[in-house]
Amino acid sequence: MTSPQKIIEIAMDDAPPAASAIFDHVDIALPRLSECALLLDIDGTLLDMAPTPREVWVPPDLATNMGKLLQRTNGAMALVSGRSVNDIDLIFAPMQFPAVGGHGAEMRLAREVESVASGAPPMDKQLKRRLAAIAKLSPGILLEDKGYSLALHYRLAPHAEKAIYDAVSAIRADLPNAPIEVLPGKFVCEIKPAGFTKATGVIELMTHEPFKGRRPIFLGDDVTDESVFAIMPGMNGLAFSVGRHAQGVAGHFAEPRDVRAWLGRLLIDDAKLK
Ligand SMILES: O=P(O)(O)OC[C@H]1O[C@H](O[C@H]2O[C@H](CO)[C@@H](O)[C@H](O)[C@H]2O)[C@H](O)[C@@H](O)[C@@H]1O
Repeated sequence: MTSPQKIIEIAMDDAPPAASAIFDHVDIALPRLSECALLLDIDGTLLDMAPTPREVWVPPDLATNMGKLLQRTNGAMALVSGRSVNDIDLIFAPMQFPAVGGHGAEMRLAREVESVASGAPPMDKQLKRRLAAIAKLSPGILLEDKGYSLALHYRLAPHAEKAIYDAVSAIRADLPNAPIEVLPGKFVCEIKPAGFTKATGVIELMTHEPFKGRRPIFLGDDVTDESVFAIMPGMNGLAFSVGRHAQGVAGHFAEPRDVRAWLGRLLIDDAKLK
């Protein structure tokens, strides 16, 4: 029988170098899938980055494996994303998964059930209009309205980064008491209500069945994932970063395709443990 410890070693040994997951601690014991809660960030972790949010592509193998992982964890696999749950559903359609969406603003415990909001009110409409006007600074700045928050994407207009942040700062200076915060991401500046993060979402998720009592394993890539990296040790969890070695993680993957290969190996290796 393969030991849990072997799971990572096998994933490393068998994968071709270009697709290998790079871990700096190879002796990490992963629990059986039936004992862990798999928590997966989307953009830059499961999926390759795309020029615009709508252009991401879900490889069919990944969708199939995610369906299997959901089964093998008995429902304890969730997407933890800055995207809204509605957006997540559109990307993975026709599949649905449990999810923490909108950086913790929303949560859905199981597929085909309604999502529950964190209690944060939708962003003030007038404020949203002021922020939206920042997109006029340059062609290529894309607005993403998530209801609770507004994201200004500048991947297609990288020269506009400073101007965007300056404009956001000016609006915030005008509204010093507005309970909002600025969340920088990958070529995106997001303005959201304060008071919830991916970490608060994960903490809440882990109090509910089937997640409760399991060992969380979180994979993420971005600044916005650092709040979850930070809480994993206190939850007896493991965190892995993608594309860089983030502080406090147990190991890291080079690219999303390595994460996808690793998830496939997890299924194979866990089946061998039966
Ligand atoms: O928390 P995540 O699931 O990683 O989502 C983070 C943000 O992802 C999306 O934006 C990013 O990905 C786009 C597609 O690759 C890319 O074009 C953009 O530049 C990135 O910032 C999504 O649109 C955001 O809502 C998420 O917060």
